[in-house]
Amino acid sequence: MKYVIGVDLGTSAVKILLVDTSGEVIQSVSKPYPLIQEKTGYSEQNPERWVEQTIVGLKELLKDFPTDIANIEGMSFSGQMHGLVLLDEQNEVLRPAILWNDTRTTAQCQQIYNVIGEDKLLQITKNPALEGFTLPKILWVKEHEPQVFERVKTFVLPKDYLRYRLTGQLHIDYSDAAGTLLLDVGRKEWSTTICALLDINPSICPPLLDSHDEVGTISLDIAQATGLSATTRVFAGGADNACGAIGSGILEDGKTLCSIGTSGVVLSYEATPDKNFNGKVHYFNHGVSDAFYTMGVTLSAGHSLTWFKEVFASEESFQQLLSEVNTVPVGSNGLLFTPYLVGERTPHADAIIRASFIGIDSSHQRKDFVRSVLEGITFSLHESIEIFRKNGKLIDTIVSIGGGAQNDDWLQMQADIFDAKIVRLTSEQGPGMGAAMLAAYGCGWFNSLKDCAANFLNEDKQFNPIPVNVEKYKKLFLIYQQVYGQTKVLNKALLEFRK
Ligand SMILES: Nc1ncnc2c1ncn2[C@@H]1O[C@H](COP(=O)(O)OP(=O)(O)O)[C@@H](O)[C@H]1O
Ligand SMILES: O=C(CO)[C@@H](O)[C@H](O)COP(=O)(O)O
Repeated sequence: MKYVIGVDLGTSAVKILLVDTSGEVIQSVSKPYPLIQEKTGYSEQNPERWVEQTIVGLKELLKDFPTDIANIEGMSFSGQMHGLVLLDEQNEVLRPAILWNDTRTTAQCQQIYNVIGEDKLLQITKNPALEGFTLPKILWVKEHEPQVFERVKTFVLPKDYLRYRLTGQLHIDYSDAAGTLLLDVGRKEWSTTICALLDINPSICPPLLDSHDEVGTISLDIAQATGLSATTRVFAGGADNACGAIGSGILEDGKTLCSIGTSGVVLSYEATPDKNFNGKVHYFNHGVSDAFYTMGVTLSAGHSLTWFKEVFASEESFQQLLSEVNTVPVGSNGLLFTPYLVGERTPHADAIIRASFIGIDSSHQRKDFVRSVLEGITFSLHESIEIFRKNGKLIDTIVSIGGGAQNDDWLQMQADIFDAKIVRLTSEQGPGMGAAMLAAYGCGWFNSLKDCAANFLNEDKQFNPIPVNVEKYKKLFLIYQQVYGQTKVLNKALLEFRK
């Protein structure tokens, strides 16, 4: 039997899957690392932790591997998007990575609009200037840490840095390059226009690859440290959402994904780069050659639940915390949550807005709060679904993945709020599975990623909308949508009091 490994470098942890030729997950490990949040709006991680935890994870994954280790033929990666890793001449990391959910760059986004213009930016990159994307982070370092910036030789994204440390080869793939705001998405090349207008040396942009392209084999050091064979072939990999789409079979028009990890996304396949969503949703290159996807992002999806657990139930597991959710009625007895803990992206690109509980009553118990957190996250994702539907997309079936797909009550809630059939696959680890599929396809096991999906992916369970709940949620969603507008000014006034 042959095997491949999929490494998903998430925000909360690196998750590693060992997958055989039939697509079965033989072994999996997850190794966490912390976020560094020094100030409101800041979110960083130490790239060294990613490397350390991946090595520890690979070692653990392989400790009881029963046959010849060389039977593990290939490996690929999925990674949290947009994070800026700056490297010097010797490829040493110059400062902590600034992550996708860091929103310190509002001024730099404005600078991008002032210099390039909104229309031109949209025409080249297909996306607006948002705080989370990589280009504003580069401009922030240039302005605030010039002594760091002058030593920059190259920038990469998180999984590209990890791949570099495992192989010694430095690249980026199109799906992650698309999230930098420096890529001409339609032409699949770095935009020399954007670099020139913002006075960025284009040589800092790493070489581009397709997600299934082979970059080499793992280094001898890494083979020794992990137990892998030095013949293990390494393939580029992709952005976590592109890989999540591959690992959920979102490989043709009409397919939709909902992923609830630290962030939450609703994602839809696009065959071409020329649809016009006016920047309301992100428009990126897929991990499938010459394909694309659109998506709406809730910045703090699973993160909202994790925050609640850490603050109010740190000793409990997610399972314990969510165990009573199904005893609370739809609407959480009049309690409404907006998940803007770190600002928001879709539909409100707003770094200042913060979360609210509306309607707290003395009869409310902790379980009402827990349900309202789940409902608020799901309402936020529904805003993206509404944008897609208003633009003529039919969304009647959604594959749900990520940590959030581990809970049946939450999946039923998704069916009821989205008014669509929700499908859970046998593995909810879409990005890791997508990475493993890129390695399997790269190794030549299949003629296409679609062939691979047909062999690897299996449906586990469906959740159908319950009409009476759908009607209640329609009413509640209208109330939910008003909270943003009603709390925007208040949050601006509170800004000076934040940490
Ligand atoms: N049993 C569970 N039920 C529901 N949600 C869960 C459960 N376990 C974890 N989660 C949620 O999943 C999130 C982590 O999902 P994951 O896909 O691993 O994230 P990431 O890729 O961002 O690291 C957590 O923030 C948490 O809110
Ligand atoms: O910023 C985005 C997408 O644009 C996020 O979706 C990140 O890619 C992080 O993903 P998770 O760690 O939540 O999976």
